[in-house]
Amino acid sequence: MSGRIPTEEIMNTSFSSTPGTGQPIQIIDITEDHKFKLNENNLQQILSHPKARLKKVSIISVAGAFRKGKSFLLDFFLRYLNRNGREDWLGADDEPLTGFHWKGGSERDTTGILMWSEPFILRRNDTKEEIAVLLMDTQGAFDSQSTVKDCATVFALSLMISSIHVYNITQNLQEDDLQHLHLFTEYGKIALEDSHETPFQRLTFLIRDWSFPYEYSYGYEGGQALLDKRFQINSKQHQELTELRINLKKCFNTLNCYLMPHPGLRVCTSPEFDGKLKDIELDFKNYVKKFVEAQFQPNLTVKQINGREITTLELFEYFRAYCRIFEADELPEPKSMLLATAEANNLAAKAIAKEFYMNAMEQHCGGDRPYMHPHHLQASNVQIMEEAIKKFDLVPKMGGESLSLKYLDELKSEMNDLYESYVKHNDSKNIFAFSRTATSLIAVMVLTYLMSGLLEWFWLGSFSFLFNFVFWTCFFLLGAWIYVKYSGEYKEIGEYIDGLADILWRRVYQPIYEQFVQHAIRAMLSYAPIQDGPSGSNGRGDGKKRN
Ligand SMILES: Nc1nc2c(ncn2[C@@H]2O[C@H](COP(=O)(O)OP(=O)(O)OP(=O)(O)O)[C@@H](O)[C@H]2O)c(=O)[nH]1
Ligand SMILES: [Mg+2]
Repeated sequence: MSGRIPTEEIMNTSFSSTPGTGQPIQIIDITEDHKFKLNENNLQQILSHPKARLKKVSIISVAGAFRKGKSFLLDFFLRYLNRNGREDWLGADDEPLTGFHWKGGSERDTTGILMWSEPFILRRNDTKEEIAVLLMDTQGAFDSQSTVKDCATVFALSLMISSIHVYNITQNLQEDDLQHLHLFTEYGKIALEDSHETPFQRLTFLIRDWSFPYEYSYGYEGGQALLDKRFQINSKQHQELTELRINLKKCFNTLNCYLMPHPGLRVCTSPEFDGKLKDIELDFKNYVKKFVEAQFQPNLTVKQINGREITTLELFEYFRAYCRIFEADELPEPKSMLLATAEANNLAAKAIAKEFYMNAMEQHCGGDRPYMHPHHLQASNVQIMEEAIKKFDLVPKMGGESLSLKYLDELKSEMNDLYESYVKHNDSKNIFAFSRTATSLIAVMVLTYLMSGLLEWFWLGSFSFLFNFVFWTCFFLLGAWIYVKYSGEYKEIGEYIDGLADILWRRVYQPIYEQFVQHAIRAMLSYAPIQDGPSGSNGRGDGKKRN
């Protein structure tokens, strides 16, 4: 079921992050031979950031043709997030715009896909839940060095991964802009059949340098009117175009359009322009402010897959799965995109269950926990494993039961492997238990030896036979135990002797020891001398003898 939050319940988004210093980090490289390489370490570093670990995510990406101000726009998002969305977040007039690298000129700048190193933590007002917001910059399409497949892949990856996809376009919304979305509508169609959940969240056509405000006004209102016009269906239209429009609407929770004014000539023609607000037209500043704010108000758009809001942990699996299928020489078929999503869906469920298992086991028998009796450890393992499997089952999964069974088996076998290492770790903590067998047996030997000597002394030698028998039994048991530990053979005999010593320890020595210590403490408390400190206190509060 969808964990979507009803919009009417959501008030304003509130911030809990402190402005920090991040940097753009390359997460996908495109090699010279046009291969896509996911930089897992960099991605992991961002997603496992202590602030964002296991939090749900909202990912904003900007994609479109090259040299159209995508990185420039993302730097306004950064300003907003770094300044906690306060009223004057746009900044001073003479402040250069920094963050994701942007530049003027005609040659492409951004390559591959980059993400801001620091996730921003924003809080939803209704549930008070903290959400990790991530910003993603992409390589521009249609530059002279990229193949058609490179461009389509960058666009596809950013759309599949993000919860808010800003499709950066200049001047007008044309038919070819819609055609680029054909692959996703095809994917969306089969994903919808499989899961009945809307596959994508928000797609915003951002039209830069809009020059016809007298026809359609700037901002969302004019944008919506333009979008309605472009999405009109009529009988003369080719069926393909009609289907594209119908399917596009079905595939996104929100499909909207924003018309942005021109930023002024200094912005696009001056080589000295460094992003200072004073060089930007007032209209652009006002509308960029409204646009950025609108992405976080009135609610955050959390990334959903298969109707479920996903966490940073799950996002990693989706990233990996999508990169794997887009690595091939051809663009993947919508069907294999769905299979990749279903596999990542199962992998994410497995990751959630495994994370739960490891956390729970750490709490029971982790590094800072004392030694646990093997029976107790096994019982805890069975219970925690059952709960982990329930967690796996609870995640709605695509791809049917047979696919999910495969991942469930993998989960079980990985948990079993982990359990073995927990057992070993637990055993290694048991130095005391290791020496306990020897201590217990030697103590019995000393005791029986003394007793038999004492009986001889009192002319009761015939009874000393009994103690001699126990003495020699313990002697042989100790010998056998040392042999087993030294040689590693006959482990069962060793375990049997350990078990006997354990019973002896718990039933005889431990109670005696505890009694003795308790008596000793009580005796010390009763007879401790009263100290006359400066305040007359003996450190026990009343300075009197305790009963
Ligand atoms: N005309 C126009 N230019 C803009 C706008 N926003 C930014 N620019 C300018 O566009 C140029 C390119 O900006 P970038 O942000 O580097 O563009 P990009 O789309 O990231 O370019 P690539 O990384 O090469 O794909 C800069 O000189 C900006 O000043 C806009 O809305 N309209
Ligand atoms: Mg760029």
